[in-house]
Amino acid sequence: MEDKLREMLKLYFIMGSNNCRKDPETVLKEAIKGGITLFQFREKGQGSLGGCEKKQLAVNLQRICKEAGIPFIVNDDIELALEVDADGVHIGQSDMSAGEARCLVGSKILGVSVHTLKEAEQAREMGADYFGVGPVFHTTTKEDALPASGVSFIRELRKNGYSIPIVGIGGITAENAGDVMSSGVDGVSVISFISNAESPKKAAMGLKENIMHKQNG
Ligand SMILES: Cc1ncsc1CCOP(=O)(O)O
Ligand SMILES: C=C1C=NC(C(F)(F)F)=NC1=N
Ligand SMILES: [Mg+2]
Repeated sequence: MEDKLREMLKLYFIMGSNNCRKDPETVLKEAIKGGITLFQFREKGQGSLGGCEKKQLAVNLQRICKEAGIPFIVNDDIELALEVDADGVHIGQSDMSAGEARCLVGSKILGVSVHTLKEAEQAREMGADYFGVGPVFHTTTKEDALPASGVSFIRELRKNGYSIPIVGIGGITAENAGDVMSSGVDGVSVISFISNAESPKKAAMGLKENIMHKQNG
């Protein structure tokens, strides 16, 4: 399972309706053609959908992923994830504890955002399947993002013996993705470089090229 997950995390596209120029379905289809390996539905922040509209969009995007054999992850909203039988959830520190999440999602994929060794230890003890670490570079996509820390915390986690799958996130583009991969992550996670692109397909292809021959180890 773990190696399968490492492969999945290579090019991890995250998107919500408010990250897109075109309609989300089209953006996702193009990103899939461009070679993304995992998708996270993150409907959050200014202008994002709620309630029934959010659920309908989740179902639509999940169907597109299913048809392409791409696993579908839901951010924050565990209830929605269970309702649509998603492949997994991603939670941050301000959401519920990883222990509580693991109890609710059972054997589904559980991703946790971690920013300190303490958070990493807690998340690992409670059964996280992968860590999201960032922001690596400056980002304006997440309104309450912490300051960018480069790849230092990624290296620190590996130095402290964390071999768990890790994905870097925050301000990642085709031009800097290779450097992130060399830092010891298993993959990169991207929102705006793909979701805002003129051609999400080309953006994903550009990222894919740079991460495939730059992975560490
Ligand atoms: C969700 C999230 N978590 C840390 S940075 C970030 C936003 C990443 O968006 P982008 O790839 O557009 O910088
Ligand atoms: C805040 C987040 C941090 N990391 C990730 C992921 F890339 F999936 F690990 N997703 C998020 N929503
Ligand atoms: Mg969250």
